[in-house]
Amino acid sequence: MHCGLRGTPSQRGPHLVSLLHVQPLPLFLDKAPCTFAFIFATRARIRISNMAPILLLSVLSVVLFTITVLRLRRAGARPGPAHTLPRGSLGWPVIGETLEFVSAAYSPRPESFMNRRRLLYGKVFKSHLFGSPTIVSTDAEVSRFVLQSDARAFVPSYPKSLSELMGKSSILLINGALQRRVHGLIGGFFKSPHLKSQITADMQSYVRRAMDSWPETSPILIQDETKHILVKGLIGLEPGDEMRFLKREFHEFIAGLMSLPVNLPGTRLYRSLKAKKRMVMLLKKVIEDKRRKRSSGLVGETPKDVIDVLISDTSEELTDELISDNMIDLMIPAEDSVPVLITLAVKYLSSCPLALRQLEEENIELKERKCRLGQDSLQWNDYMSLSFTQDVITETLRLGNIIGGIMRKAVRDVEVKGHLIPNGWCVFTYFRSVHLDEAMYDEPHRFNPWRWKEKDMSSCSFTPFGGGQRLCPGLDLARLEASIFLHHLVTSFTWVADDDQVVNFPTVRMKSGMPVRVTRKKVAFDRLSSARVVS
Ligand code: HEM
Repeated sequence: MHCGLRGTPSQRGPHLVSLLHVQPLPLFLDKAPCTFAFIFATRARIRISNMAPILLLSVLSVVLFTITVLRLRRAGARPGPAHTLPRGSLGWPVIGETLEFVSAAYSPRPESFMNRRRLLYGKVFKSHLFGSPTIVSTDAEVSRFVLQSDARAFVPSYPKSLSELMGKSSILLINGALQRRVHGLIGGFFKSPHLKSQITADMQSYVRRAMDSWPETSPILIQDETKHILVKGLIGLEPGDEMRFLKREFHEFIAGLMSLPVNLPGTRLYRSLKAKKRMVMLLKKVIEDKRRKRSSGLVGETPKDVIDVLISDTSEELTDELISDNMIDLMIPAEDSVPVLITLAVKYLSSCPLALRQLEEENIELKERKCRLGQDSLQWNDYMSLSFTQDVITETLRLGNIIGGIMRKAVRDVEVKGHLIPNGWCVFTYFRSVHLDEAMYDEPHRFNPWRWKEKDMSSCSFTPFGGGQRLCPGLDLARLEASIFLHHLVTSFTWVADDDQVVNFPTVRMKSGMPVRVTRKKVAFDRLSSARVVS
């Protein structure tokens, strides 16, 4: 594979990328809200069959087309002799192919937009999405190259409303040394053996407490029940008023991530920004309390949660503002991506009894073994060593495509595998097409956890957590949390799932939150007699 930056040395090193825990819906609207509204209004008027609007539309189209062409030229759309712009279509002036993309994204097969173009143009093609000329990559090698390149080649590209809500010091938006530092601190926290054991114990007790209160008489919503499990490990808050306040404000905040980028009183974005302000105030208070206790020696130096890790960094770059912004960033995957992962696993298992039985056997076997040893709680490694459970999670990540792809913007002309990605263009590394490619996975739409017995998870055709220096630092934590939930679910309950549907856009989720009716198992684990007792 020939990969390199145009006019510079090749950049293959382990370099950076950035995440989309949400997908880039309103970017187009950010850039041209008025034009968007205008085009629809104009089309409606044509149906009234009046020549004046038709003329107006024609003139407008020519103007828009010219603007687009000029923008593309400015963006460096002309390929140099050795590098060719991938084939494809830029679609309509300004709106490009956004409408086709979005309409496919709302369907059960969002990848159909890509599949049609793959057949016509190949795995890498050009398009115009969300207001930007875009190279779409459904080629695993090209996507890996993009994700491994650093900010000298590509920077994260997010919708304006999302960037505004995240704040400029969010890890999702910062680049270079500061991003590496924050990434390293967060990743390091989730790797420390002491913290791994504490976070496992915290999550375990939260899950048990929650499950103890599940009613058998009415359905529970798995998508809701899987939230809040991680908050203590991130922020250190115990259940109580502050935790309730944070959950409420977070709910208000997250609703704005997919909103129109209009920040006026009463708009969605405005309300979300206000909610974020209130969350930041609470987090700053938590940070101040922690700093005070540390300096007065009331607590030890050993960090107990992610805030502790970030405040113990000695560099002055990690201000309270930056720490609060990043704590809110971490709450998004914790409160959204991981719950969706668990919910999808429950959905897939509900319709695959064979996998459910094997999962149950593996988990009951572990629980019995631990009971015989007199151990009530499991450790991080116990969960992670459940090989079939891990395969179920891996397969859920492949099939569910919680993060369908990642958007970057080229900050210079980049050439990869013979394709030119011009300066100023976006590049959309679309994992979903790779994860559902039958050349890579037999019967790709079938939930088949057994495929992972043989398959290599570390190949570039499996990237649910991205790659490069922005590889998700919470990937093990996500697996751990899913394992803890599934372990307690299958060892304590049987369930019947109501009908529900996966929605893929703007974020992946279950339409009705995945209602299930649970029944407690009549099996108890008697620690003293080391035997399984039917009560
Ligand atoms: C199923 C669950 C999850 C999925 C599918 C997921 C996916 C991803 C992906 C694809 C990226 C790369 C983004 C990019 O290259 O721009 C990423 C980055 C990130 N993830 Fe996750 N993630 C999950 C859970 C978590 C959890 C539990 C945490 C921590 C609490 C977390 C924290 C982060 C952070 C901080 C980044 C940004 C890293 C950086 O830009 O340096 N994620 N995630």
